[in-house]
Amino acid sequence: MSFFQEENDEYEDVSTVMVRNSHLDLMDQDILYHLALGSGSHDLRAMFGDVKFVCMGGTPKRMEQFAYRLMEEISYKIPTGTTLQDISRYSYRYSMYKVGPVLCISHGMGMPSVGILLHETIKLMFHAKVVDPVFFRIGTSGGIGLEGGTVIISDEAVDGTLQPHLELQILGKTVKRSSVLDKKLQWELKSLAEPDDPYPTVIGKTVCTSDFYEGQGRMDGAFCDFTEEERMEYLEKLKFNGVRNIEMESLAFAALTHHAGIKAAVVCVTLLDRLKGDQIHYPKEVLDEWQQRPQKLVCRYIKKYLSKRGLILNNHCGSVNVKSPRRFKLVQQESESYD
Ligand SMILES: O=P(O)(O)O[C@H]1O[C@H](CO)[C@@H](O)[C@H]1O
Ligand SMILES: O=c1cc[nH]c(=O)[nH]1
Repeated sequence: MSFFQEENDEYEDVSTVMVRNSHLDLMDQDILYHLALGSGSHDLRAMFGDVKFVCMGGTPKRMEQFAYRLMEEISYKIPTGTTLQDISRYSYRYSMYKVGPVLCISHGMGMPSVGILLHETIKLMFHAKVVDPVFFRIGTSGGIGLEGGTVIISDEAVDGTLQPHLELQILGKTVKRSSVLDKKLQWELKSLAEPDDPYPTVIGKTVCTSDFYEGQGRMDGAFCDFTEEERMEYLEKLKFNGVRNIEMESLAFAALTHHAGIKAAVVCVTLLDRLKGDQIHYPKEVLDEWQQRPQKLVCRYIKKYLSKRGLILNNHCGSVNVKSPRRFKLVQQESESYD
């Protein structure tokens, strides 16, 4: 059976998202504070019931850019002269865009930020009765023995001591949650790297840290108490253990999606080879182009998924239309003029 050919094909979707909290049933409404949404104030089922993919990345701009890329790729139309609306704009925290069955949300930097967002997004999926969503993180990272511009699909997210779980302090006790990512999804994504992509796409282990500077063995922060030799020893140890990149969200992303029974993948581009330095010195245009590489891969996945299920029509000559309204309603975005 080839990738994307599911046992029950388009009706393979069988389960809604699990929240593991019986207290939610007792609440008369659930306020998703950091998303500026709520089960009492919004019809979450109507707004988000058709979601199939949730894509997250660090910055609002990247996720807006990704939303517009998707619009182009799946010919998702909004009225001429209008823009996509940031659904969470009144939260002043995260930005959220919806393009048909795809939610694009910025997660900020670090595990606390992505963790809060995941709690609320998982509850959003639950309230909206979304069936088997797939979550992606599209990010940037430091490479380990890999040049800038390389795309890495994480096969495992580990902490700075190479442990494959997220440690949380809950009620003064340490709780461990396994950071498991979906293997099949990784290979499906890898299969979408094209031979003429002018950069490699590899699968490998990702170290997730709580800090960009000392936590990632950088010597260019405001503080540094280790030597160049100790730095190299640590980074070489990571390489020896199969680590290909370092970033700051994959562990929480993998652990919390896994805890909710959600299939997830982490796709990051490298912005430098950490074995060669600490500073990110490439021109902005180069970094911008590199940032788009994980987006392209995930976009190919989504497009292929929709095409396979007959949800995109006329998938030839660049002319693509989302078939409406079969499984996915194309929720009309409120129009908003360019300022
Ligand atoms: O580019 P994003 O997705 O934010 O990812 C990486 O970049 C940030 C650090 O510069 C951290 O959030 C890290 O994980
Ligand atoms: O080195 C890097 C680059 C991007 N993001 C990180 O977390 N580390």
